[in-house]
Amino acid sequence: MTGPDLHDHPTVADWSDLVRRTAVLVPRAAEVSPRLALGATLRDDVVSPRDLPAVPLSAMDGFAVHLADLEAATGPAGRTAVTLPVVADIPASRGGVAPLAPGSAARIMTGAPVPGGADVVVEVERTDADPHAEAPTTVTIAAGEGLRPGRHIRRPGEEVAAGTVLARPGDRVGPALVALAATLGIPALPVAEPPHVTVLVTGDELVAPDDPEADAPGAVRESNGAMLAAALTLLGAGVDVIRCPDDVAALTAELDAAAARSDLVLTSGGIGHGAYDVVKAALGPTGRGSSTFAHLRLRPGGPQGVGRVRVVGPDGQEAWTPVVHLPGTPVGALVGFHLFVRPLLAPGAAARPVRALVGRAPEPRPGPERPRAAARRPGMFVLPGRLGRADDGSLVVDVLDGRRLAPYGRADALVLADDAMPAPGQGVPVLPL
Ligand SMILES: Nc1nc2c(c(=O)[nH]1)N[C@H]1C(S)=C(S)[C@@H](COP(=O)(O)OP(=O)(O)OC[C@H]3O[C@@H](n4cnc5c(N)ncnc54)[C@H](O)[C@@H]3O)O[C@H]1N2
Ligand code: MOO
Repeated sequence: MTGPDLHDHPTVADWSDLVRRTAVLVPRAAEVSPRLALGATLRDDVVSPRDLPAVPLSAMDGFAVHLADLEAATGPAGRTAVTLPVVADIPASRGGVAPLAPGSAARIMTGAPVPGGADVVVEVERTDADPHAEAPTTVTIAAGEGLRPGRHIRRPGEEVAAGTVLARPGDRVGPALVALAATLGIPALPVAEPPHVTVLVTGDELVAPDDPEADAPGAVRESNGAMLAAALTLLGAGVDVIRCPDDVAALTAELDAAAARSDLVLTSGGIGHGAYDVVKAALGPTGRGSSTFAHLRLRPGGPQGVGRVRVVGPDGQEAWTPVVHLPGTPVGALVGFHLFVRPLLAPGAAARPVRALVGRAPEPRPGPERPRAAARRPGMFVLPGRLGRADDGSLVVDVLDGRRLAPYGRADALVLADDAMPAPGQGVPVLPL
């Protein structure tokens, strides 16, 4: 068979492939002001509309002169200094500057436009002028070495020539690109509009954290909605969280409505092996059959699902919104999100594991946290990790001790171990959170 064997507990790699093929997000293009685009992903090249600098600018505080005047001074006569009248004082300010006649000098500040005719700027340190006083009436310049045409003058287009590609599709908009857009007068950047994700949380036992009934027997404070909304927000998505009852008709109605207004739908819970697994009942083989469910060779986060929801637009056009089904167990939902959903929203390096050496790791303990299922079916054992650096700068990860979600309060990485607790000194793949 070509796809993963879903009846034989697919591996994480096979399931990732299936999710990537099933849940394709089509980015919508938008032109957004650079500041609002911060953090967004570019959809197109950003091309400079103009030269930077636009005109020749001084790179030093000093004096603009004609190089020929200085060369004359250092000629066969052996003189090493020349005195020129100072005919202008040019600060970095708006407005044009008059050309400079041969045989004269203009005092000039860093960033100020170089007057026409001048082909060199001599830094003030090389002259007899007091840099903090008024412009002198004459200046004596120590001529000699290091003077050549264009010295200390920033040529037009030297930093950015018109037509230069400053950033490419897939690049994230950062503060430096915001600055380039500002300095080059680029009013808007071509980014992907933030995707909208709806999270449908199932479970009749779930109540809002501040519900007066939250401490009643059997009630569980809902946390997957908050966790997934936070994780999605960090990826730049817009998020809605909706709590659904464990009822097939109500769930499918919410799902259809969510699919119509979202780029991606996530569900939480209801995909286990029990009698009340509403998501599986609604969308699995005995329901609509539009989603695939499997128990992966992964712990925690073994139960997973993926599918598409049919949406008919106002014009009668049919479209499909991807849906990813995460398990209800909070740590299973967290692991499933980072392994399978994050790559859909942050493609490329941001969602790929890196390698680290294990620093500290707790003793493997017997009990429910042991990878029993995984021991029977070799697979991936995910653990909470905290990243650091060794003295030589290499990446080190400590595996945190604790059960289920609790140690993730301090975790900044998922340790993707092979079946068993890794030993200190062992190399492991880690997915930074
Ligand atoms: N017979 C078997 N039972 C289970 C298996 C199995 O292989 N055989 N796998 C277990 C694993 S692993 C997981 S994970 C769960 C997945 O089940 P569901 O996706 O149906 O999750 P629920 O039953 O809805 O909830 C499980 C657990 O998590 C709590 N929960 C659910 N949603 C939330 C939420 N939004 N916020 C906070 N807590 C939530 C819920 O109250 C349950 O305690 O199946 C196992 N069973
Ligand atoms: O896969 Mo479940 O998430 O181990 O608890």
